[in-house]
Amino acid sequence: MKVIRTTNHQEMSKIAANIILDRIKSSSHITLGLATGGTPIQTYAYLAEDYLENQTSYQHVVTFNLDEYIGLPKDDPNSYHYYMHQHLFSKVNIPRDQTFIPNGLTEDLAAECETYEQKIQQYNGIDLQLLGLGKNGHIGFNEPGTPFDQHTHIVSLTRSTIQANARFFGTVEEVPKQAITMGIGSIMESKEILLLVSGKEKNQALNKLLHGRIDEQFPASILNNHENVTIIADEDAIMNTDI
Ligand SMILES: O=P(O)(O)OC[C@H]1O[C@](O)(CO)[C@@H](O)[C@@H]1O
Repeated sequence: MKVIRTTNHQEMSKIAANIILDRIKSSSHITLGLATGGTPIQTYAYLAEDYLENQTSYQHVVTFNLDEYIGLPKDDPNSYHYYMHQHLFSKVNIPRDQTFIPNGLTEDLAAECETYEQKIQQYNGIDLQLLGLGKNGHIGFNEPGTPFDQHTHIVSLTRSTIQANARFFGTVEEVPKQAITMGIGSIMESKEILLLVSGKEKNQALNKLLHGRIDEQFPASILNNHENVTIIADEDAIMNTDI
């Protein structure tokens, strides 16, 4: 894995945005895998800024989001549908029918998982997958213990993830307990992966990713087996790691 060390969150986000823009501009058709959470917000802001300044076109871009909570309506401010609209889709010229996010409100969740995975295949897989890193090593919503070969599936969120994400909700009780997520198998099939890691609270997780063993109890560890991963990490996240 290649590691790009940055001085702060802004620089990490700028470099990530520039890599995404480079891939968008250098292809006639591209499928992006997108992440949510706090980490990529500034990256999306830079993409929006670039669109205002340079009108980089997203007409040829297709996106698949990693995950969505089960039970939140699309217009709930904490849903990832809302998040993506707010931070990116409403800011660039991407055709809305080229943006895919799991539907966490459907009655047949198992069918939704299967269809989502098939749709990714129809677009020949993900060209560039953006990822954040959970404190417990989760990627997407793949919690510790998730089999490495699993594709899109339903997960029960761990206490640690619910607590970490409670900052976006009013109370811990309001955080949904389940989600649909692309699996680690789906993520590993991406042609290129960009992992963003920012802040002191990710320090231990980054250390474990870089120096620990590959273990289903630490989902991100599998990225060591992917041949095209770039980690962009800021100083706080890198502190005390042996890079
Ligand atoms: O960027 P954050 O908010 O620290 O979250 C890290 C990861 O956790 C998730 O928010 C899921 O809990 C992912 O979407 C994200 O990549």
